[in-house]
Amino acid sequence: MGIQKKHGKGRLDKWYKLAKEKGYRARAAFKLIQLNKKYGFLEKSKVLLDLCAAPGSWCQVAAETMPEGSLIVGVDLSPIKAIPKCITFQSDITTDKCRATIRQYLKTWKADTVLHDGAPNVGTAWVQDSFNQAELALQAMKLATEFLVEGGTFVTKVFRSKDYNNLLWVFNQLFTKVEATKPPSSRNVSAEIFVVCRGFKAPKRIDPKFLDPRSVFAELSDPTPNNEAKVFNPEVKKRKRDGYEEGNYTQFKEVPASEFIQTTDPIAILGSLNRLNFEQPPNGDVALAALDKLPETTQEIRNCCADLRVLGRKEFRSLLRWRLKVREKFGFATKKTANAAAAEEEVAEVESMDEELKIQEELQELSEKETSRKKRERRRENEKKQKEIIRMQLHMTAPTEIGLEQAGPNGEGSMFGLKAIDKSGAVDKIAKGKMAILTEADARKDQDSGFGSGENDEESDNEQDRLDRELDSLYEQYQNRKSDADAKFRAKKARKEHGDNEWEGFSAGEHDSEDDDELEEDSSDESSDEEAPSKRSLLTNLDSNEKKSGGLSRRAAQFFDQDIFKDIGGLPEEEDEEEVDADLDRLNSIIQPDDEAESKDDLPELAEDAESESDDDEKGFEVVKRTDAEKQWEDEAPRRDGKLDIDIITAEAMTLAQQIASGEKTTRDLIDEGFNKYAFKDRDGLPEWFLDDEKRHDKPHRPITAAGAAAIKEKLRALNARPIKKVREAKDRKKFKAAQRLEKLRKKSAMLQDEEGMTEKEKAQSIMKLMSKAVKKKPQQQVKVVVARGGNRGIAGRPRGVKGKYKIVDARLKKDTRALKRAAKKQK
Ligand SMILES: C[S@@+](CC[C@H](N)C(=O)[O-])C[C@H]1O[C@@H](n2cnc3c(N)ncnc32)[C@H](O)[C@@H]1O
Repeated sequence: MGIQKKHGKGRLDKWYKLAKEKGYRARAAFKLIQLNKKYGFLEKSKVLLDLCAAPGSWCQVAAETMPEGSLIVGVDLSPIKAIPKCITFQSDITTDKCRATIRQYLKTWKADTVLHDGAPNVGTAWVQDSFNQAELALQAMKLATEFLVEGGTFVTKVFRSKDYNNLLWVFNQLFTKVEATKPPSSRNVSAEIFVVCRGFKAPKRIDPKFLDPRSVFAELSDPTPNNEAKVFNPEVKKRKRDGYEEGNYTQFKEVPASEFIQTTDPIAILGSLNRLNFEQPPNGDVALAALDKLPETTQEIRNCCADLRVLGRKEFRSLLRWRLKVREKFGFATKKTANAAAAEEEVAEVESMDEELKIQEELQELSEKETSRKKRERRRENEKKQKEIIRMQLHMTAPTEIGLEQAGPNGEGSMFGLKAIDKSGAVDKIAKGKMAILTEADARKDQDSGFGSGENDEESDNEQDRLDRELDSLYEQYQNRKSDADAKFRAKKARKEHGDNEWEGFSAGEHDSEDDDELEEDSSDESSDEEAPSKRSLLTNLDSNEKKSGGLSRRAAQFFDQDIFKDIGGLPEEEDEEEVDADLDRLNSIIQPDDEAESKDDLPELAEDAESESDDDEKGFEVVKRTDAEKQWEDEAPRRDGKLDIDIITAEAMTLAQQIASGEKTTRDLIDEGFNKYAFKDRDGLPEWFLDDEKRHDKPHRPITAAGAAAIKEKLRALNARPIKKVREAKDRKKFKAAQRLEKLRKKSAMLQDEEGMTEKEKAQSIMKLMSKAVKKKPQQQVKVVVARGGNRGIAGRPRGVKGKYKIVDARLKKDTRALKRAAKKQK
């Protein structure tokens, strides 16, 4: 890659190259070409005036585009090399001489188009330096008004400065259409813009103010600069979007420090100047000399005065204080006698400024602190939410966290805050979260008994309840989301629901009735249940469907709720119960075939559904709840065909089976083991999410033996050895092909049978032939091994002289394999 030359502003761009190629004197030619393409004024013009035309590329374009025999006059401060079909001369467009020369060339004609692409030659020795671009454009327009025909076009370049709008305003007074545009060839970095003014109104008399730069730009120019802003808030740097300050060519401004002391507008000095100096003028300045010697004029003050542009609020304040002190010393205050009112006013004003400065500062500090605090909080919250989302996506979020983090202690601003919904439709959710009900009931009891009736307690209880309810409903949402996404989970949930219904047979009733009582109490106190659904307009209660479904998933239940299934009766519930009982009996007999003496009550896990609690009490046994593994085991066993399909697939189960089979463990041992911490877990009042979480992690660990593990391993190996789907498919394909061949054979032999010219023997022989041909297996082609050496080394295709299947082998590999074999033999 060649090294690129650096050029100022990257001038040598594609327009530059194009201009060179086409023979234009400047890349600016393309600006006119593009402007003309858009507005098409050149083709319509017969007389054109090009102001500031050097080096002449616009004249070149005009000469090319305008009709034959057109008059093109170009003028510039710089000399312009002669251009065919163009008259050019050197002059300053702001002078009368220039106007006279133009008149000379145009004679009585009027220009159809006046172009102006002038830019002041800043930095040269020309007097025109003082004219800024806007003024130059105004001068150009002045000439245009003199020479343009009615309806003519004036195209001018302007820079986006504060005078830009003033200029546009003037253009709009004199032309019917004024449009500002930036042709593509104009560099983006350049502030230049082209204004195309069409339809010159050619008024008989133009107000001279329109064409006087002083009135045009002074009238609408910016009022006094905002020095207060610079001094009070110097840290906030205002970007200059309106170009450079016009007429402000002196960048560095300084005044004697004494002037700052004497002035009535110290802010203006601090805001607009660069330095306060202590240098004595040639004739000497007593005030300045005194100021220089004052002890108040510390080194720090001097440093501050040395560069006002770098000062902050603090430094400005110290300068203002210093000024006040010096003024007092200088006796400006005693001037009151001579100029009392004015001095007082002035001093007062300055003092108030100082005070104001302080107050403003404090206010600003406070507001800054407040905004930064808010920002911090917002950022923290966003980060938290972001983390939560990521964790949820990674399935890392425990339901506890969802609730706590999302709702937070206040829960108001939380993304999934259910406060609003909760207010209206939380009845069902409360029913699910038993803890909430209990807490409410407890709270009521406490209130009645006079305990905890303080407002704070009540509030915190309510808050607690609300949090619990929100947690419950969030957990439910989480489960729904999971079940929507995960079919396995759906199936498991459906199974669980089915199981729960069975288990809750008698206890569920109790709960229900309890809950009902609770709700009845509620209804008498607060609102009736009937009102709840209307309030719950936002929530569709899908749970009721689940209850109806009898173990089906919600979707399945909704599907079977359709009218067409109405008349189809399912299995009557009683039948189900009977069947369950029968299954239980069978199970009992299988598990304890020779120990019939032991009653059903001896197996608490099996008896719990059949017997009521009171019965158990009578017989002196306590009912032990089934563990989840046992429940699952029961659920998975298909019972309808009367056979129990017990498949031992875990090492734990295999160990247990082996122990039972070898007599290592008896039924009594199993029963004894059943009385463990898992059997007597108090689950009442615990929220569902907690129970689910416990279920997942707090499981009994059953011991496994090496023999049990080995047996399971063996079983799995056998399972894996069974033909997999693809093998089965291949076999089926083979069978299908054989059947096809057979069919073909059958058809052929049928045809032979019908053949009239053949004897029966011949027919039989031909059929036998066909059959033996069909049965005959094609001899397997031998694979020829070709060693990649000599001519065969590194060849890509088939080796020469080899037919049929072949395999190219590496000589080295062959040798290595042989060597390995030899070594293995030796070791033996
Ligand atoms: C960008 S150049 C014009 C390029 C020209 N349009 C072309 O196509 O070649 C700007 C010109 O404005 C001229 N100019 C600036 N002030 C002027 C003035 N007061 N009178 C005449 N020409 C002026 C400069 O001499 C300079 O040549």
